Amino acid sequence: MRTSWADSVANAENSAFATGASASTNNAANTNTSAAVVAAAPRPDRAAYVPPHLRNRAPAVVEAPVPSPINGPSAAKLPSGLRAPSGGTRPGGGPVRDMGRPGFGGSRGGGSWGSRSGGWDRREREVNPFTNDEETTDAAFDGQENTGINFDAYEDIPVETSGENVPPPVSTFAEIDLGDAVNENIRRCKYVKPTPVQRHAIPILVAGRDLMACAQTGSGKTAAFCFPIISGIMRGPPSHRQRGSRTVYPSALILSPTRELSIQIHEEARKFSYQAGVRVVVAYGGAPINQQLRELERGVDILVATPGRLVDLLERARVSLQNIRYLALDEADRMLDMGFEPQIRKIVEQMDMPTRGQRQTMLFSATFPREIQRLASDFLFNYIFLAVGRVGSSTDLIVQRVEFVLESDKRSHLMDLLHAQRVNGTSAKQALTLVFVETKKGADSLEHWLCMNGFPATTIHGDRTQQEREQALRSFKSGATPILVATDVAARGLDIPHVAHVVNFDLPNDIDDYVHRIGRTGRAGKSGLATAFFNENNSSLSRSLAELMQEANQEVPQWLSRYAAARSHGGGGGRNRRSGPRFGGRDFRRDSSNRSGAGDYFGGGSGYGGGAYGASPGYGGGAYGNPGLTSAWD
Ligand SMILES: Nc1ncnc2c1ncn2[C@@H]1O[C@H](COP(=O)(O)OP(=O)(O)OP(=O)(O)O)[C@@H](O)[C@H]1O
Repeated sequence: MRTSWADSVANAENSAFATGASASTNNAANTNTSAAVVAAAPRPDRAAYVPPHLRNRAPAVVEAPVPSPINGPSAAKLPSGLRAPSGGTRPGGGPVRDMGRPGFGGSRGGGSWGSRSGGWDRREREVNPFTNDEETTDAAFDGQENTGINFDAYEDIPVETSGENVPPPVSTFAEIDLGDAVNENIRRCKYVKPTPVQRHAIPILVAGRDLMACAQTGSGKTAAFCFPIISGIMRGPPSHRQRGSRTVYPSALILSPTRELSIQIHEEARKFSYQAGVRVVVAYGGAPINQQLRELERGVDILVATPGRLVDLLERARVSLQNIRYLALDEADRMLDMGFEPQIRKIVEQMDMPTRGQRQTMLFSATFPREIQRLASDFLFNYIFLAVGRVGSSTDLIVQRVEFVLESDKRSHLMDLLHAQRVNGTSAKQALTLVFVETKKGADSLEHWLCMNGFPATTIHGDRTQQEREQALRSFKSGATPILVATDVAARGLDIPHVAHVVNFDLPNDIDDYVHRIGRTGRAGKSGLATAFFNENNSSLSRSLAELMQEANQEVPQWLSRYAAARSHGGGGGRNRRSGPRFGGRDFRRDSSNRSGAGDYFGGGSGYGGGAYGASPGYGGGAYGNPGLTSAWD
């Protein structure tokens, strides 16, 4: 990964130099500003942003954004389904002010593409984020580039949508007018066609609707929320800032639970927004804040952040959320569980962010327990629920194996697996193995033991410094240390190419954590292997594990079925949210308990988007509330 804070120091110097060179270009572009109509949320009257290095010079001529006509050219190009919905009700009744909603691309997004300026046009001086890709496609992984992606594996996946006036899905990127720059970047990313979650989510988001989206690990959720945000910002007016103030006013906020995931989203978003005149900045804990402040001062349209560091920036008044038009929570169920929820509420409800309905909110995850859905609905406005694949299910691209291994035998068993991998001809460098353990101490100890036994390993967990964490990931990705021993800090979101095998050396207590962990392999249509060591200590997971495996067409060992049956009969399993009837892709608003007397959850619309779902009543288990092994997190 190149976008660590350490790397960015070097980048900052380059771009500071280039900034001066392009200042005159910006001024020329400013006179041609053609911005879209601004969202209805009252926006503070701010002077145009002046880059720090130009502040003491003669003021640049920056024209006020010129509103372009409603139903401008890009609106006309949109299929009718992508235009702003005509009706709907607010949670408390009353008409929806859709027309005033930010991001309603259909009827409000009339800006011409590529004309974004107002002091922000940095296409000339941007570091090319795609050069990293060439560097990392090194000799160790020759022949394993993205060409093997098989998205046909996702073609007949069941899809459920619910909510009012659900915009129809698209089959190609070309059907959605994301703008030339984004289209060019899609091509640079070698994305030939949208994945199922992208086919459904992008039109929904481009139409300005709030969304709760659940889709399997590795199925392209990042692009599903990034493309609409970037193209919405490209259509909108340039970001502005009060003269003399060091506070910045991003238009979009993307929150994620871990530093490494935020770094990754930032890298992806930079690729998607390359030469689009949209600036993406990342802020996360464990790295020097001054460097991040300098990056922010150079301008920010999209801020990617971990919650803790963001709160710090807000309290220092270095970031204001009052111009936020797009709010995305990645790994949203994790962001709203007991560990993070107070911080998220503070950010979303107690700072200066526009209220729901005045901003566009999008929540994405591979798992969405019902109780978390209920919590999440506080942040959403007349939203659409989208489930691609079954909620919380695992992809059958991953072969899952469960082996009964006593605690005392785990190390030798792991050694057998690693030896077998070598014997099978999978070069250590080409087949990365990710081993999940329960504790930070356990991670260090296992790493040491592996290294002593001739298996180059490294580790990532919350007790390591941020520099060490980033270095460990780099070393793992490059194949220099093809084994990474990790706590749950690496369980969610990380997209590491060439992870062939995930080993649950210690199983998690929560089945959703298992889903995310094994999802580090078998991504983007590729196959993968996940092996779990199970023993008496994991019996509370037996039932949900057996069910999950069955659903993903995996072979369930008889002994595991017996454990699962014992849990069912014995009434144990209170920990597992899914104990009870099977999970399916369910919008919690459709549950009868929520419908009675709670019509406010659901405006009464329909809109099943063609899902072949069974009638399973969703998460039957108890209340979500056990934060699991939070000690492993930041
Ligand atoms: N349309 C596409 N065509 C080809 N590859 C794609 C496409 N969309 C995304 N990808 C690739 O698929 C991989 C997985 O994407 P991403 O990390 O967004 O998955 P995710 O659904 O967010 O997973 P997780 O649930 O683990 O966070 C990435 O390497 C990404 O570049």
